[in-house]
Amino acid sequence: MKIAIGNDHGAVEYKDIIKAMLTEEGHEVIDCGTNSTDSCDYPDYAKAVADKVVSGEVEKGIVICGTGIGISIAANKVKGIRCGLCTNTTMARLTREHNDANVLSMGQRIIGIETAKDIVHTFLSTPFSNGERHKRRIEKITEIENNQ
Ligand SMILES: O=C(CO)[C@H](O)[C@H](O)COP(=O)(O)O
Repeated sequence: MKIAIGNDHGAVEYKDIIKAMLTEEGHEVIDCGTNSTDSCDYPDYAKAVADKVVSGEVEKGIVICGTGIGISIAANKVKGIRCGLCTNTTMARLTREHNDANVLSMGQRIIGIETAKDIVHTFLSTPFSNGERHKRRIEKITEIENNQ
C-alpha cells in the first residue's frame, strides 16, 4: 500500500520506527516530515499528509504528534479527510469499520511504541464495514463539509 506519514518534532522517533516497519513489510511510505526534533508546527505536516490522501497519491495517511490531538484536528480540516485518533487497537479497528477513516493519528507522548505498531497494523488491515448506517453517517459528515 502507498502511505503518507507526517509528524511534528514530538514524534520523530515513532515516525522513524513506523516508517521502517512499513517499508520492511513492503509498503511504499512517503515521508512528509519533519525529520528534525527542532520545534515546528504540526498543522504543516497534517496538511502535507492530508493533501496526498485527498489527491489520491496515497491510499492512507498516518500523522503523529505529542498527543495526536492537534495533528488530527488539523488533518480533519482538509475536505475529504476522516482522521481517527487512536490509543488502542479497538479504536483503530472501529475507526476503519465505522468511520472509514483514511488517516490515522497517534500520540508519541501518550502510547508505547508496541501499541503504536499494533494500531498501525490494525488500521491498515481493517476494511470499512460498508454498513448502511455507517455509510449514512459518513454521508452526513460529507454534507457538513460541503455546506461550509
Ligand atoms: O501534541 C501536540 C499537539 O496536539 C504537539 O506535539 C505538542 O503541542 C507540542 O508541544 P511542544 O511544542 O511543547 O513540544
